[in-house]
Amino acid sequence: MQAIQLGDTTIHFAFNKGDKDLTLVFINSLGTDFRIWDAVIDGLGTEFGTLRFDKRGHGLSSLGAVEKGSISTYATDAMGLCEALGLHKIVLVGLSIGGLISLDIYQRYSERIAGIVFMDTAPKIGTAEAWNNRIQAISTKGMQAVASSILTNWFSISFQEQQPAAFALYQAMLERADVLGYMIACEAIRDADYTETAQAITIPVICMVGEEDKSTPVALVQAFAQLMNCSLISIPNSGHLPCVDSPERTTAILHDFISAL
Ligand SMILES: O=C(O)CC1=CCC(=O)O1
Repeated sequence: MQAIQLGDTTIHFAFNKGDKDLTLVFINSLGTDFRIWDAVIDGLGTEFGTLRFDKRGHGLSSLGAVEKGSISTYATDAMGLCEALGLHKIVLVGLSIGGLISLDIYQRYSERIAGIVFMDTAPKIGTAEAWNNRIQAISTKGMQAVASSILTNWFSISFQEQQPAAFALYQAMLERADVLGYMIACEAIRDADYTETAQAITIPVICMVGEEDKSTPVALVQAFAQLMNCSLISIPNSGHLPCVDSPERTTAILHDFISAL
């Protein structure tokens, strides 16, 4: 188990050094820990380095002293971790809130980033009203009050029908999420709008989205891709987490992208 103290937080991570001097840095979605990338990591092999981590207040990482959610705090943590590991050629893979964090990293550390894979994300996700409603529901009733409806957005119909045991484990992951850590992340998403940053991107990027994603639907991600003038890769039989629903396809897309850099 790998961990590091970064200021006020202890971050749980998994780093595999690659044969080549380029590292994929995976940045998770809301309410998940870095196990969501397991199958993709297995598929990628050892050619490139990989870094996964639990953002603060998620998985085994502590929340630290934050009182208000901010995407920049997560971005600073991610780059602090990269710095501590001596990673200087980085490709970000940002899933959902991970895409917002990637945009914040690009805004402040563009010289360190060789490319970004935006996965089921957008520069602005959801409305303030929806996030406030979710925060309110969780603060009064806990994670179980929201888990079922969120989970059906995370996974394709076929995953839900054909992999009930795996689905149950992801339900446990979400229901056991730290309430405060989760609410702080909801606040951070609510208050984020990186549209201007996205418009100004000049490094290689791709967008991908699960065709059955109901959290950041195809039309939203399509508009994001158009903003950046990049192509959108849509993945059949996949919801909000293509790395879980369709790991082989996700691995192939990542491999093609980084091989061409
Ligand atoms: O869990 C969800 O509702 C989907 C989601 C939105 C932002 C994020 O990171 O996940």
